[in-house]
Amino acid sequence: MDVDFGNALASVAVTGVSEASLERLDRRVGRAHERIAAGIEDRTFGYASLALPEETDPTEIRTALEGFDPEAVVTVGIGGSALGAKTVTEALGCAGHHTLDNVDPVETARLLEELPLESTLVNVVSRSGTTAETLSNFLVVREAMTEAGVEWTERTVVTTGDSGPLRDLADRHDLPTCSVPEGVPGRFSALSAVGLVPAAALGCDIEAVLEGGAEGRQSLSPSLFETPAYAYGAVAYALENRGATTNAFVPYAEALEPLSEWFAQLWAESLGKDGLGQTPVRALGATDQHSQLQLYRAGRKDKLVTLLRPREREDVPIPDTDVDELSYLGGETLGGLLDAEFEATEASLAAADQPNVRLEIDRIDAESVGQLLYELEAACILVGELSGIETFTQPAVEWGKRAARGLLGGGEFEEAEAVEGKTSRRVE
Ligand SMILES: O=P(O)(O)OC[C@H]1O[C@](O)(CO)[C@@H](O)[C@@H]1O
Repeated sequence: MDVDFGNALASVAVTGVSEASLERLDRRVGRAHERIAAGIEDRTFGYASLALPEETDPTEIRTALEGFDPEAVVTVGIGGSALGAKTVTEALGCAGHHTLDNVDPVETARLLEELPLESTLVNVVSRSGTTAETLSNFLVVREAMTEAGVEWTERTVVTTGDSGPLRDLADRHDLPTCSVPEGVPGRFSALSAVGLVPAAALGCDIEAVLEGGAEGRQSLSPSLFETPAYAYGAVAYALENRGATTNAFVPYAEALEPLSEWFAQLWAESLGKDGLGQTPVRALGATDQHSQLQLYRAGRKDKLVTLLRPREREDVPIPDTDVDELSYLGGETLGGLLDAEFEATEASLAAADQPNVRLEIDRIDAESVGQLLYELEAACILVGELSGIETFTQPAVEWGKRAARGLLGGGEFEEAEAVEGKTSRRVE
């Protein structure tokens, strides 16, 4: 990806960062890069994520999928165990990928009604193998397949860690499995089997995705001024230190909307530590110019707006019109209108002292998507290094899990008592 942070400079936006500050910060970026590079080489926990382009074996994935030629794939997983896979298939237009990454009974029932179960591949993904939502949905899907007369063991592939309930189930039923790489948190696993099985099953070029990731690896160097990923991470970090506690991530491409969900987990779960972290907001261009832009432009100056677009895209002409006030659109194209709105929104934010950064990729294809995923991960890891936080764990999410388990009789957890003791002040 290319990064243009001109609109994040103090010379443009009052809450921006000065060139001099970035020059000083670049020395810290260089030291952080040395730590990151060493962590990649040593496959240290978390940093191992940035070794995935070398470590992920497409052959393992394709072997596990041998004999499957599904009409549809349903990924039963949650968080990083679903978002990366959804991002890849949606970006690459691999039709037929569905995700069950929530336990909304209406949605699960709807999807099971809609899916051609006899020609659907069930892709169960959980690093721990213990995630309640994933296992509950899998049990429901398995029962639906049985009731439909489909032998579930012949239509299920599992991606999980080396041990745990899901690994045991896969072994017990001799299910095809892929491994979740050691030392790679779920939100950083898109360039592993976790993120690539559905794309492979639906005929997408996962090798090219990994080639893009490898180009991302090659792009890392000790300076933010020579490394797009570090330029984005360093500017996001500097802006957070100047009050930008929100990062609105706005791709101008429908195919990249799931990327925003993936980015939100990556940014929030990695950087939301010790009272720090930018709140990622998922938005979509041009649609959210008609909803959230008012806030970005005239609300609190506590934001970074990240604008992402492909430079090339398939296009659709806009027919001529005899409606006078719309005649300027005739003969244009929808892509031309989208690009004009991207640039107009970018300029409107700068004109309102709202720092924004432009990310661009050549086009939305397997290689560009792989490189984009890799470089956003690297950007996130750099922010973690500069912030001095523990980027790769997520202890804060465990409290709620224990409370829910206690409420369901899954053990004695003091967190469940806190739920019972809720302070109420209802208005009806
Ligand atoms: O792959 P698993 O172990 O089911 O975890 C799913 C998701 O839940 C989390 O562990 C948070 O609870 C995420 O970090 C992870 O992506």
